[in-house]
Amino acid sequence: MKTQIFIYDTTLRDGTQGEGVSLSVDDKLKIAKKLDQLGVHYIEGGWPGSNPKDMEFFLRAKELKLKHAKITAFGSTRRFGVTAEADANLNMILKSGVEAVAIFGKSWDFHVTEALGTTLEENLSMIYESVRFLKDKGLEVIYDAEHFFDGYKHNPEYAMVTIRKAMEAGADWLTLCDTNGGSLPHEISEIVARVCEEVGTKIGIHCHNDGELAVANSLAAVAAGATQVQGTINGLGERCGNANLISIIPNLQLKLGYACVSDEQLKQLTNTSRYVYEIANIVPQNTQPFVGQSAFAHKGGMHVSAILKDAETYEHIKPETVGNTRRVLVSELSGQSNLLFKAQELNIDLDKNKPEGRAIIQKVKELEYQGYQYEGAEASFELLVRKGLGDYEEVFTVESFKVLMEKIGEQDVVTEATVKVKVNGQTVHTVAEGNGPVNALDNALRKALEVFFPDLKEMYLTDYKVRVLSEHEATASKVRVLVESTKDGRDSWSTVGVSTNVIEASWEALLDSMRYALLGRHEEAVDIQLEEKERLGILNH
Ligand SMILES: CC(=O)SCCNC(=O)CCNC(=O)[C@H](O)C(C)(C)COP(=O)(O)OP(=O)(O)OC[C@H]1O[C@@H](n2cnc3c(N)ncnc32)[C@H](O)[C@@H]1OP(=O)(O)O
Ligand SMILES: CC(=O)C(=O)O
Repeated sequence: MKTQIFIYDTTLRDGTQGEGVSLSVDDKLKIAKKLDQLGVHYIEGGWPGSNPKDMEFFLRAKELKLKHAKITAFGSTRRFGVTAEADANLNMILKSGVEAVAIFGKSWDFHVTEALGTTLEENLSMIYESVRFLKDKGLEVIYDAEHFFDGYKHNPEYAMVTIRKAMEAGADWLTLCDTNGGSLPHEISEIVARVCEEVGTKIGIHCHNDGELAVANSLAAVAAGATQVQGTINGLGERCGNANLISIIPNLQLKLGYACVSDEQLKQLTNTSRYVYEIANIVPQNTQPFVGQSAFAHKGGMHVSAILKDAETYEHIKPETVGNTRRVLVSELSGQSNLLFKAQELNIDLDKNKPEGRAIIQKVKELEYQGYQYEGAEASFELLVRKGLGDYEEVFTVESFKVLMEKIGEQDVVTEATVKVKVNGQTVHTVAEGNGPVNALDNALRKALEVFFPDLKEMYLTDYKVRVLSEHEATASKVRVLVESTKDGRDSWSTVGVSTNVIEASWEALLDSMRYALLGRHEEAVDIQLEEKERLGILNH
């Protein structure tokens, strides 16, 4: 029987104490639903005594009908000099209508005298009376022993007395906090083991990441006997963040044999991480363990060769267990195996022994040497593979393009592009304006192609990135342009162009984008009427 570890999520409270993190009530409600689907046991929604937003969250959270998680409120022990009954914060917790609450109290004598400005005795009364007050009201009480590890290192007797007071008052959990995030795993391990030995109550752990050890410290605490882990999604939180539940859950479950969430719920991990980034408006970290885009991305040819034989050779877990996917990148570091993997992904028949395969990889290496990059331009790569295998037919060819820019006096700059392309044996000559040269070229190219392929009207560019490749050559240096396009807003494809001229590099990436959109559609070009031909200046040859 596996030991159950209770996952306590504080993304909505401690997570929002992170710089740049701010969530509306609606955001918090959405994240709470997602956390419930992930199977966390407690969701700390905020501090009802702090602000009206947090109170509104608790009132509206009742309608969420969560399946697993208990919505939990946060607060501190009573202020010194007032009774628990009269304490505004404690009363706001009751008003929030929660069934579970976490209150933090002081464990470090230095904090009692300096931050609270009271006596060690009074702090003990504050802890006891606050926990007792909430227990008497029927709540499950998690007592967060703030600065427990620092307190223990300075005055172990006093730190132990504070948590004993909480226990005597009926606290259901004693959660030991590494509030300043500076402890090391062996310290956490020793102190948690000692507390578990001396105290009969269930123990939790709450770590901060100031020494980049919050995950390791949380795991060390569990190994020493803690059965509740507090943390946040993606490690959001005050200063350097909180312990990252996205790493803790799979480490506990897959490596250490504890039960946290079900196997099905574990598959929600990647999705939950990205969902929270999206709602918090934070760019996800590609290299984030378990859930990052690159967490199972293989680039080196040797690695890909081995994972094709058995993925375990270069993967610590199966990506699908945490809802992530294996990816293979193509670059100058590729071998035949990268190409084989990509060909399989693209449903292209490729025999390992075919000479065309070697020629394609050689071409990739040469082009990357010139500045192209295929790991971020998979559509251009697919075109290159199909061309290399003789499995590509041009739907259109380009005869010429021209861009003109004009600024007269104080008027806005006017940009106009002219393109001449050949489709179905007919040369089309179009002119279009745009808010810049790339936009004008895109408009003119579409104008030419849309008459033959009307559904191209739904296609649009979603991203455009320019990178200068050899900065020391200043304006003579090459630029690489990456263009991302979509038709439905969901599936997208990326293409690349390289030149010493940014407009030519953009044009190349735009052409690949259209070619990719039109792959295999050579026969489909619709026949257009005479009037349309005249309007577009189509010349028959
Ligand atoms: C380790 C942690 O992460 S704890 C959580 C920290 N999070 C936050 O502070 C976010 C929410 N906080 C708030 O909205 C506000 O700070 C409030 C509403 C709670 C309090 O605001 P104010 O009443 O204006 O007090 P202020 O924030 O300036 O100071 C905190 C007070 O709480 C006291 N306090 C701190 N910890 C505790 C505690 N465990 N028990 C009782 N009182 C405490 C401090 O001594 C200080 O009292 P003082 O004003 O008499 O010096
Ligand atoms: C309680 C809490 O957030 C801390 O001690 O860090």
